[in-house]
Amino acid sequence: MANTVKIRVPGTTANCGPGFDAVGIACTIYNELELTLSPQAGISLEVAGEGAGAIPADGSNVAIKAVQMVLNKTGRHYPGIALKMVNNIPLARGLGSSAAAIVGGLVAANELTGCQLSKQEILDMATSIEGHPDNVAPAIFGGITVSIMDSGSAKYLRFLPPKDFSMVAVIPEFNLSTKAARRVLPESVPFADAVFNVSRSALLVGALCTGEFKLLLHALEDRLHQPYREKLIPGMAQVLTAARQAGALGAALSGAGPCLLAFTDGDSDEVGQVMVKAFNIHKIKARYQLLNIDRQGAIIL
Ligand SMILES: Nc1ncnc2c1ncn2[C@@H]1O[C@H](COP(=O)(O)OP(=O)(O)O)[C@@H](O)[C@H]1O
Ligand SMILES: N[C@@H](CCOP(=O)(O)O)C(=O)O
Repeated sequence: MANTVKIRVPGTTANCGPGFDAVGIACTIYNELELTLSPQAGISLEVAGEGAGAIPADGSNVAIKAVQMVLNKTGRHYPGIALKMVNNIPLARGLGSSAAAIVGGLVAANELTGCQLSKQEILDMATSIEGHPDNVAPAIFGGITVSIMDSGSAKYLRFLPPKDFSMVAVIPEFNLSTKAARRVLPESVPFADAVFNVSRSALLVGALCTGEFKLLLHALEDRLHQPYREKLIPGMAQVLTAARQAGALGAALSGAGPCLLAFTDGDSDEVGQVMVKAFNIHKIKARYQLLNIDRQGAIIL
């Protein structure tokens, strides 16, 4: 007998400036994934929206990999895997599309196989596929998460800010895979840059926890990854400056980019328009999308 479940998973913005591979926020942009497990052998995939026609229907697909990982771990044997996706999260832009696909596959397969895995186990499995915990954690738990790795297992803190802020995601038309954006990072950094980031990331978490959002201007500064990734994103520095000048609380690269994200408590449309214009000056077409914090993480529909 076939078994079906549908999951909704949020996109995420990771790093938030200085919190490289640690900080992430779940955002109100969602993918839906419907999984059917059956005794009839074969893998099938239907994709609507982002990635339609481009996402592979084999073991290289991270959602399928995630489903198979749950089946192996729980000892269940289902030769038939059918996935239907409705994707709103753009691919390879820094809004956590791969994290959403992985978490969707894991949560769906866990539900269909009798919920044998805890959320901690799902987090560890998702991290092992994605390679870092910062975007899979908020995709699972919602809200803002800070994650660390300890002996192969992710430890995390999840919280919500005491008052709301908005986010403006400016999404350029071109793709940048996280793999390519990690290749430009150095093996080591100067001690002064490490100190710069430790102080900013502590301030970032403090500002988000207490609602002291005026501190975000400095708390979103980074020297570990953004300066190296700038060469991959034409106009990046100017777009971030334009956001701040238009009244944003602060701005940073979203995940590995190329999406840029501004935090606002005022006119978000004005900030978005100014950022798009700054990209256009560098001959990059872009659009903006207003986002809020998603509080639920992955849910079963
Ligand atoms: N819905 C999806 N189903 C399967 N694989 C996906 C899906 N969305 C994204 N991916 C995979 O993840 C890759 C993008 O991941 P990545 O480079 O980390 O960028 P990001 O996660 O920031 O969008 C895509 O090229 C594709 O291989
Ligand atoms: N810490 C990672 C985050 C990647 O996030 P994504 O949404 O771009 O996949 C990195 O900066 O490499």
